Amino acid sequence: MKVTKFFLAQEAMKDEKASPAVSSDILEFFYQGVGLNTTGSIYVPTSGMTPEISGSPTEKSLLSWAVSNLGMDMEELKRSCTVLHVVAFNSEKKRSGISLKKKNSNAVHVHWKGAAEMILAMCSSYYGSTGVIQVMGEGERMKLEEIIKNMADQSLRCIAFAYGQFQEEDLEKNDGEEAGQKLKEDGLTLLGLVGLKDPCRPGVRKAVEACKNAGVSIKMITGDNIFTARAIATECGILDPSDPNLNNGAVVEGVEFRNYIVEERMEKVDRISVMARSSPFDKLLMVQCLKQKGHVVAVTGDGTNDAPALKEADVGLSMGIQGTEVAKESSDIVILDDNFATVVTVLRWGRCVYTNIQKFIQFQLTVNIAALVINFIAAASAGEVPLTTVQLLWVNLIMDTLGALALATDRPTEELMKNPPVGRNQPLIMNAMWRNLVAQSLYQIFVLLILQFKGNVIFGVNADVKNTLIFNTFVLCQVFNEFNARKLEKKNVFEGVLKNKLFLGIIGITIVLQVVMVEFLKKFADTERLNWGQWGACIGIAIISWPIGWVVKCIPVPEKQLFDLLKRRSS
Ligand SMILES: Nc1ncnc2c1ncn2[C@@H]1O[C@H](COP(=O)(O)OP(=O)(O)OP(=O)(O)O)[C@@H](O)[C@H]1O
Ligand SMILES: [Ca+2]
Repeated sequence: MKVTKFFLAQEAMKDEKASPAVSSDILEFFYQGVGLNTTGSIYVPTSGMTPEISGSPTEKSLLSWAVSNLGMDMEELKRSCTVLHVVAFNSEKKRSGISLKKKNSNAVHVHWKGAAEMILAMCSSYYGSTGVIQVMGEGERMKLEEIIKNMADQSLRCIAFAYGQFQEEDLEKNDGEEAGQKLKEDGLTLLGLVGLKDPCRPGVRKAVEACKNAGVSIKMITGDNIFTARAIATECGILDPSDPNLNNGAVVEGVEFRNYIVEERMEKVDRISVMARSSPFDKLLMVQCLKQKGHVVAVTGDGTNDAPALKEADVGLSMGIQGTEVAKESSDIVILDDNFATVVTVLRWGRCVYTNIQKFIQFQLTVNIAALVINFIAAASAGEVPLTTVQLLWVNLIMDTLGALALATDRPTEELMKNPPVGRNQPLIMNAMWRNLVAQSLYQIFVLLILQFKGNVIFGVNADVKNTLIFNTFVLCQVFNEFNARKLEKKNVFEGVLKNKLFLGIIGITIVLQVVMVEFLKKFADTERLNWGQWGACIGIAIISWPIGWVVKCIPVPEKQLFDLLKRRSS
């Protein structure tokens, strides 16, 4: 953030410096108003070196402007004044104030600085550059408001300084309170205005667009005034100037939003893209309202005033460098590099993990349904099961451990960022997954039951070899189906498979172990050796799960959830 505009009354100062005509009194008031009414600090390591300035971005930029453009000497200033009372900046009022006394003088100086239109409302006069106080008539006030609006339209944050000088006795008389306990809030004199530029950081525009493409709607909630907010939102792509909705509730002020009746707020909240001049409560209210409507809400923030909203949101993301401790404590994720673009990374990986879990579940259910049905039918009809305990344990081992590893290591794809987000009430197992897994299980059950009952005849082998054929076919079906599980909806299941070395490795290991089980572990696994022809048959049967997977994905599934449809029908 940087000061890029400086106005003394209605007069723009060149290069944000006070012109030589400006009286030294006014300059001194500025020193006090910037240098003492602040939460930032200046540290000069040794005289002559560039000072180190710390504080919030706004404070930092104001202090460095006062030092470099107005020639403020912080040491000197602190020596000459005693601060009596401080009103800290808060997000509700958007201003901070102090009262101070100069050494050897009884006059109490009151300084306010804050959001320009709010400070302007406290003033009834203004300083001309020569140091003469002039009354602020309606005309002057309107001109000043115009200046503020112009700055805001250029996406500048506008801060005003107000000043008042009182005698200690006056203050006591007027307010009945001790001088300095309460700062005068009206009848002040406007010192000047500055405009601070906080340029849209590189990458933000792209990140906003990526979020929008991913079906995430972005809302900007800021303490800035409505014109600044609108200009910044347009700059970073949150508002689209060609959008016909732009003047139809896309931009609101915090007070307006706060004062809607509940139904009105619920109805309008979706259309809002920018909320300006918002208080911490407005931010919270927005999150609550969106959650009530069933949206999943993520909030990013850095300040203490964002903490309630960060806490309330489903996902709170705070900034690691600029963020306050309170914000970080209230959030779920801390973005270490303070970069909004990281939100897109979070989104992409979140979606990747979610789909990987879905893939694994679909794969697991297929294995389990098939094994269960075959063993049950065989046991019920013939009194013995084709898959022995050791074999089932082996299946579990390769399918749970290795299968999970293979499917969970798929990296995020671009596709993920083109789909709409998963809703709060959407079930983990989508209709498409049911379709895939039912088709695959049915196929496996079908061929394995044929092998169970007709295997001896077809292959001309004894019962032991037949059981090994069933076991081998079953495992190979899972191996091939693991490829199918890589994509839930896309037909090309091999896309990017060569890049996922771990997946290929696991498939390789599974196949090697299976060969060992069948060919060499007769005692342990109750298997019989198979000849080339029988291996070919097993592979041939198993590989059919690929075309089946492809064909099944051509069948459209209803958008509505299966269980909703069933419920509706039965009621
Ligand atoms: N240190 C400050 N002193 C005086 N006024 C300030 C200061 N910081 C901000 N303001 C005023 O308050 C407004 C911002 O208020 P607030 O901090 O509640 O909003 P915010 O959205 O959290 O802003 P930020 O962009 O700083 O995070 C600014 O537009 C500015 O006018
Ligand atoms: Ca903030």
